[in-house]
Amino acid sequence: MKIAIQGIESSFHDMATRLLFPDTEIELIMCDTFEKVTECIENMSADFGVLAIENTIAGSILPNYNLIDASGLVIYDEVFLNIQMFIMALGGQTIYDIDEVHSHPVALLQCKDYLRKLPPQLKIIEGKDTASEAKKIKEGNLKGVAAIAGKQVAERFGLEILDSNIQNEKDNQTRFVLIGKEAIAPAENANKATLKFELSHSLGSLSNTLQMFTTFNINLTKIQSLPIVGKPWQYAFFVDVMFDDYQLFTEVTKVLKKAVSELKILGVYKHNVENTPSQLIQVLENGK
Ligand SMILES: O=C(O)C(=O)C[C@]1(C(=O)O)C=C[C@@H](O)C=C1
Repeated sequence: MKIAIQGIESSFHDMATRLLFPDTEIELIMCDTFEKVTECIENMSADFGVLAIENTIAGSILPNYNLIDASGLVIYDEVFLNIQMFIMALGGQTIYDIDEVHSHPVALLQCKDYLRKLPPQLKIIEGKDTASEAKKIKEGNLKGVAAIAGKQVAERFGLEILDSNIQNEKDNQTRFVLIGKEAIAPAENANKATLKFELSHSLGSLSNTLQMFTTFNINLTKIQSLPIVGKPWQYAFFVDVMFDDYQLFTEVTKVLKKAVSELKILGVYKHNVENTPSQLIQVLENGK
Protein backbone atom coordinates (compact mmCIF):
# COMPACT_ATOMS: atom_id res chain seq x y z
CA MET A 1 0.00 0.00 0.00
CA LYS A 2 1.35 3.41 -0.95
CA ILE A 3 1.04 6.18 1.60
CA ALA A 4 2.09 9.75 0.85
CA ILE A 5 3.63 11.79 3.63
CA GLN A 6 5.47 15.06 3.85
CA GLY A 7 8.97 14.03 4.79
CA ILE A 8 11.11 10.93 4.78
CA GLU A 9 11.51 7.74 6.79
CA SER A 10 11.71 8.27 10.59
CA SER A 11 9.97 11.68 10.38
CA PHE A 12 6.96 12.12 12.65
CA HIS A 13 4.68 11.55 9.65
CA ASP A 14 6.37 8.19 9.14
CA MET A 15 5.81 7.33 12.84
CA ALA A 16 2.14 8.32 12.58
CA THR A 17 1.74 6.12 9.49
CA ARG A 18 3.25 3.11 11.31
CA LEU A 19 0.82 3.63 14.19
CA LEU A 20 -2.11 3.55 11.79
CA PHE A 21 -0.83 0.51 9.86
CA PRO A 22 1.44 -1.51 12.17
CA ASP A 23 0.98 -4.79 10.29
CA THR A 24 0.83 -3.60 6.70
CA GLU A 25 3.63 -3.41 4.22
CA ILE A 26 3.85 0.24 3.32
CA GLU A 27 5.63 2.01 0.53
CA LEU A 28 6.14 5.59 1.68
CA ILE A 29 5.69 8.18 -1.04
CA MET A 30 7.93 10.84 0.40
CA CYS A 31 6.90 14.36 -0.57
CA ASP A 32 8.65 17.69 -0.09
CA THR A 33 5.47 19.59 0.70
CA PHE A 34 1.98 19.02 2.07
CA GLU A 35 0.56 20.09 -1.34
CA LYS A 36 2.39 17.23 -2.99
CA VAL A 37 0.82 14.78 -0.53
CA THR A 38 -2.69 15.67 -1.65
CA GLU A 39 -1.59 15.80 -5.30
CA CYS A 40 -0.20 12.26 -5.05
CA ILE A 41 -3.56 10.99 -3.79
CA GLU A 42 -5.46 12.92 -6.43
CA ASN A 43 -3.31 11.60 -9.28
CA MET A 44 -3.35 8.15 -7.68
CA SER A 45 0.39 7.78 -7.29
CA ALA A 46 -0.47 7.12 -3.61
CA ASP A 47 -3.43 5.20 -2.19
CA PHE A 48 -3.72 7.38 0.90
CA GLY A 49 -1.95 10.16 2.72
CA VAL A 50 -1.17 11.06 6.31
CA LEU A 51 -1.27 14.73 7.19
CA ALA A 52 -0.51 16.57 10.47
CA ILE A 53 -3.47 18.78 11.26
CA GLU A 54 -2.82 20.28 14.71
CA ASN A 55 -0.26 20.40 17.46
CA THR A 56 -0.83 21.22 21.12
CA ILE A 57 1.94 23.86 21.16
CA ALA A 58 2.02 25.24 17.60
CA GLY A 59 -1.76 25.07 17.02
CA SER A 60 -3.60 24.18 13.83
CA ILE A 61 -1.61 23.57 10.67
CA LEU A 62 -3.97 25.85 8.80
CA PRO A 63 -2.85 25.18 5.19
CA ASN A 64 -3.69 21.51 5.69
CA TYR A 65 -7.34 22.33 6.38
CA ASN A 66 -7.49 24.16 3.07
CA LEU A 67 -5.68 21.35 1.29
CA ILE A 68 -8.14 18.70 2.45
CA ASP A 69 -11.07 20.93 1.63
CA ALA A 70 -9.85 22.08 -1.80
CA SER A 71 -8.81 18.61 -2.93
CA GLY A 72 -12.14 17.08 -1.91
CA LEU A 73 -10.31 14.31 -0.07
CA VAL A 74 -11.92 12.43 2.80
CA ILE A 75 -10.69 11.90 6.38
CA TYR A 76 -10.86 8.21 7.35
CA ASP A 77 -9.01 8.13 10.64
CA GLU A 78 -6.94 10.07 13.12
CA VAL A 79 -3.95 9.29 15.26
CA PHE A 80 -2.09 11.20 18.00
CA LEU A 81 1.67 11.27 18.48
CA ASN A 82 3.52 12.26 21.61
CA ILE A 83 6.18 14.59 20.22
CA GLN A 84 9.45 14.89 22.11
CA MET A 85 12.08 17.03 20.39
CA PHE A 86 15.84 16.50 20.44
CA ILE A 87 18.63 18.63 19.03
CA MET A 88 21.23 16.50 17.25
CA ALA A 89 24.47 16.88 15.30
CA LEU A 90 27.53 14.96 14.15
CA GLY A 91 29.39 13.31 17.02
CA GLY A 92 32.08 15.02 19.07
CA GLN A 93 30.39 18.43 19.27
CA THR A 94 28.52 20.29 22.02
CA ILE A 95 25.72 22.82 21.63
CA TYR A 96 28.42 25.57 21.79
CA ASP A 97 29.92 24.32 18.49
CA ILE A 98 26.63 24.84 16.64
CA ASP A 99 26.11 27.83 14.29
CA GLU A 100 22.94 26.67 12.50
CA VAL A 101 19.82 24.79 13.55
CA HIS A 102 17.56 23.25 10.90
CA SER A 103 14.11 21.71 11.17
CA HIS A 104 10.53 21.66 9.95
CA PRO A 105 8.90 25.07 10.66
CA VAL A 106 6.26 23.50 12.94
CA ALA A 107 8.99 21.66 14.88
CA LEU A 108 10.95 24.93 15.28
CA LEU A 109 7.83 26.63 16.60
CA GLN A 110 7.45 23.94 19.24
CA CYS A 111 11.01 24.64 20.46
CA LYS A 112 10.87 28.44 20.38
CA ASP A 113 11.65 28.90 24.09
CA TYR A 114 14.73 26.68 23.89
CA LEU A 115 15.95 28.37 20.70
CA ARG A 116 15.55 31.82 22.22
CA LYS A 117 18.07 30.92 24.92
CA LEU A 118 20.77 29.98 22.39
CA PRO A 119 23.35 32.62 21.31
CA PRO A 120 21.72 35.26 19.05
CA GLN A 121 24.23 34.73 16.20
CA LEU A 122 22.98 31.17 15.79
CA LYS A 123 20.98 30.84 12.57
CA ILE A 124 17.58 29.13 12.71
CA ILE A 125 16.74 27.65 9.33
CA GLU A 126 13.35 26.32 8.26
CA GLY A 127 13.88 23.18 6.25
CA LYS A 128 11.76 20.35 4.94
CA ASP A 129 10.86 17.72 7.52
CA THR A 130 12.78 16.95 10.70
CA ALA A 131 14.35 13.75 9.36
CA SER A 132 15.64 15.04 6.02
CA GLU A 133 17.38 17.92 7.78
CA ALA A 134 19.18 15.37 9.97
CA LYS A 135 19.98 13.19 6.96
CA LYS A 136 21.54 16.18 5.18
CA ILE A 137 23.88 16.78 8.14
CA LYS A 138 25.02 13.17 8.12
CA GLU A 139 25.42 12.81 4.37
CA GLY A 140 27.14 16.18 3.95
CA ASN A 141 29.28 15.64 7.07
CA LEU A 142 28.16 19.13 8.14
CA LYS A 143 29.96 20.26 11.27
CA GLY A 144 28.46 23.14 13.25
CA VAL A 145 24.97 22.29 11.99
CA ALA A 146 22.25 20.73 14.14
CA ALA A 147 18.76 19.42 13.43
CA ILE A 148 15.73 19.29 15.65
CA ALA A 149 13.87 16.00 15.34
CA GLY A 150 12.61 12.95 17.22
CA LYS A 151 14.97 10.54 18.97
CA GLN A 152 14.31 7.91 16.28
CA VAL A 153 15.89 10.26 13.71
CA ALA A 154 19.18 10.43 15.66
CA GLU A 155 19.20 6.63 15.79
CA ARG A 156 18.30 6.27 12.10
CA PHE A 157 21.00 8.65 10.82
CA GLY A 158 23.68 8.14 13.49
CA LEU A 159 23.69 11.62 14.98
CA GLU A 160 24.48 12.52 18.57
CA ILE A 161 21.86 14.10 20.80
CA LEU A 162 23.02 17.42 22.27
CA ASP A 163 19.90 18.22 24.29
CA SER A 164 16.70 16.30 25.00
CA ASN A 165 12.99 17.14 25.29
CA ILE A 166 13.56 20.71 24.15
CA GLN A 167 9.96 21.52 23.15
CA ASN A 168 8.25 24.34 25.09
CA GLU A 169 5.95 22.00 27.01
CA LYS A 170 6.67 18.49 28.23
CA ASP A 171 3.28 17.30 27.03
CA ASN A 172 3.36 17.92 23.29
CA GLN A 173 1.08 16.10 20.89
CA THR A 174 0.34 16.23 17.20
CA ARG A 175 -2.85 14.98 15.65
CA PHE A 176 -2.59 13.42 12.20
CA VAL A 177 -5.36 12.42 9.82
CA LEU A 178 -5.46 9.63 7.29
CA ILE A 179 -6.91 10.92 4.03
CA GLY A 180 -7.93 9.42 0.71
CA LYS A 181 -10.00 9.84 -2.39
CA GLU A 182 -12.76 7.30 -2.05
CA ALA A 183 -15.85 8.11 0.00
CA ILE A 184 -16.63 5.13 2.23
CA ALA A 185 -19.47 4.34 4.61
CA PRO A 186 -18.53 5.36 8.15
CA ALA A 187 -17.21 2.56 10.36
CA GLU A 188 -19.70 1.12 12.86
CA ASN A 189 -17.76 2.57 15.77
CA ALA A 190 -17.48 6.06 14.20
CA ASN A 191 -18.18 8.74 16.82
CA LYS A 192 -16.46 11.82 15.43
CA ALA A 193 -16.77 14.00 12.34
CA THR A 194 -15.06 16.97 10.73
CA LEU A 195 -17.41 19.43 9.04
CA LYS A 196 -16.94 22.64 7.13
CA PHE A 197 -19.52 25.35 6.62
CA GLU A 198 -19.82 29.00 5.73
CA LEU A 199 -22.14 31.53 7.34
CA SER A 200 -23.57 34.90 6.47
CA HIS A 201 -22.68 37.88 8.63
CA SER A 202 -26.05 37.97 10.30
CA LEU A 203 -26.68 38.46 14.00
CA GLY A 204 -26.21 35.21 15.92
CA SER A 205 -25.51 33.05 12.86
CA LEU A 206 -22.55 31.26 14.46
CA SER A 207 -24.02 30.91 17.94
CA ASN A 208 -27.31 29.63 16.50
CA THR A 209 -25.46 27.06 14.43
CA LEU A 210 -23.39 25.86 17.37
CA GLN A 211 -26.53 25.66 19.51
CA MET A 212 -27.87 23.04 17.09
CA PHE A 213 -25.09 20.68 18.10
CA THR A 214 -26.06 21.00 21.77
CA THR A 215 -29.72 20.41 20.91
CA PHE A 216 -28.77 17.14 19.20
CA ASN A 217 -26.46 16.09 22.04
CA ILE A 218 -23.38 16.51 19.89
CA ASN A 219 -20.17 17.67 21.49
CA LEU A 220 -18.11 20.28 19.68
CA THR A 221 -14.43 19.41 20.28
CA LYS A 222 -12.78 21.91 17.97
CA ILE A 223 -13.64 24.98 15.94
CA GLN A 224 -11.29 26.62 13.46
CA SER A 225 -12.15 29.54 11.24
CA LEU A 226 -10.28 30.28 8.03
CA PRO A 227 -10.69 33.20 5.63
CA ILE A 228 -12.60 32.48 2.43
CA VAL A 229 -10.14 33.45 -0.28
CA GLY A 230 -11.74 35.93 -2.67
CA LYS A 231 -14.38 37.00 -0.12
CA PRO A 232 -12.54 39.43 2.19
CA TRP A 233 -13.55 39.28 5.87
CA GLN A 234 -15.73 36.26 5.37
CA TYR A 235 -14.89 32.97 7.04
CA ALA A 236 -15.32 29.26 6.68
CA PHE A 237 -15.68 27.23 9.87
CA PHE A 238 -14.13 23.82 10.32
CA VAL A 239 -15.53 21.95 13.30
CA ASP A 240 -14.83 18.60 14.90
CA VAL A 241 -17.78 17.08 16.69
CA MET A 242 -18.28 13.92 18.70
CA PHE A 243 -21.50 11.97 19.02
CA ASP A 244 -22.82 8.80 20.67
CA ASP A 245 -25.61 8.27 18.20
CA TYR A 246 -24.85 8.33 14.46
CA GLN A 247 -28.55 8.84 13.70
CA LEU A 248 -28.56 12.08 15.68
CA PHE A 249 -25.46 13.17 13.79
CA THR A 250 -27.16 12.63 10.43
CA GLU A 251 -30.21 14.50 11.74
CA VAL A 252 -28.13 17.51 12.71
CA THR A 253 -26.43 17.58 9.31
CA LYS A 254 -29.87 17.76 7.65
CA VAL A 255 -30.84 20.73 9.83
CA LEU A 256 -27.44 22.35 9.33
CA LYS A 257 -27.71 22.08 5.57
CA LYS A 258 -30.68 24.44 5.66
CA ALA A 259 -29.07 26.90 8.08
CA VAL A 260 -25.58 27.33 6.61
CA SER A 261 -24.06 27.62 3.18
CA GLU A 262 -21.60 25.09 1.78
CA LEU A 263 -21.95 22.34 4.37
CA LYS A 264 -19.32 19.73 3.69
CA ILE A 265 -18.63 16.57 5.66
CA LEU A 266 -14.86 16.12 5.45
CA GLY A 267 -14.90 12.83 7.30
CA VAL A 268 -16.74 10.59 9.78
CA TYR A 269 -14.39 8.42 11.80
CA LYS A 270 -13.52 7.05 15.21
CA HIS A 271 -12.05 9.35 17.85
CA ASN A 272 -8.73 7.64 18.35
CA VAL A 273 -6.77 8.84 21.38
CA GLU A 274 -5.91 5.17 22.00
CA ASN A 275 -4.16 5.08 18.59
CA THR A 276 -5.79 1.84 17.53
CA PRO A 277 -4.72 0.76 14.03
CA SER A 278 -6.84 1.87 11.11
CA GLN A 279 -9.51 -0.54 9.91
CA LEU A 280 -9.53 1.10 6.50
CA ILE A 281 -8.04 -1.80 4.56
CA GLN A 282 -10.55 -4.28 6.03
CA VAL A 283 -13.41 -1.84 5.36
CA LEU A 284 -12.36 -1.43 1.71
CA GLU A 285 -11.91 -5.19 1.23
CA ASN A 286 -15.33 -5.96 2.76
CA GLY A 287 -16.93 -3.39 0.48
CA LYS A 288 -15.67 -5.13 -2.67
O1 LIG B 1 9.09 16.89 10.07
C1 LIG B 1 8.46 15.96 10.56
O2 LIG B 1 9.01 15.00 11.12
C2 LIG B 1 7.00 15.98 10.48
O3 LIG B 1 6.42 14.92 10.49
C3 LIG B 1 6.29 17.30 10.40
C4 LIG B 1 5.57 17.76 11.64
C5 LIG B 1 4.39 18.73 11.29
O4 LIG B 1 4.06 18.89 10.16
O5 LIG B 1 3.80 19.23 12.24
C6 LIG B 1 4.94 16.66 12.35
C7 LIG B 1 4.87 16.58 13.68
C8 LIG B 1 5.55 17.54 14.56
O6 LIG B 1 4.54 18.28 15.19
C9 LIG B 1 6.42 18.47 13.82
C10 LIG B 1 6.50 18.49 12.49
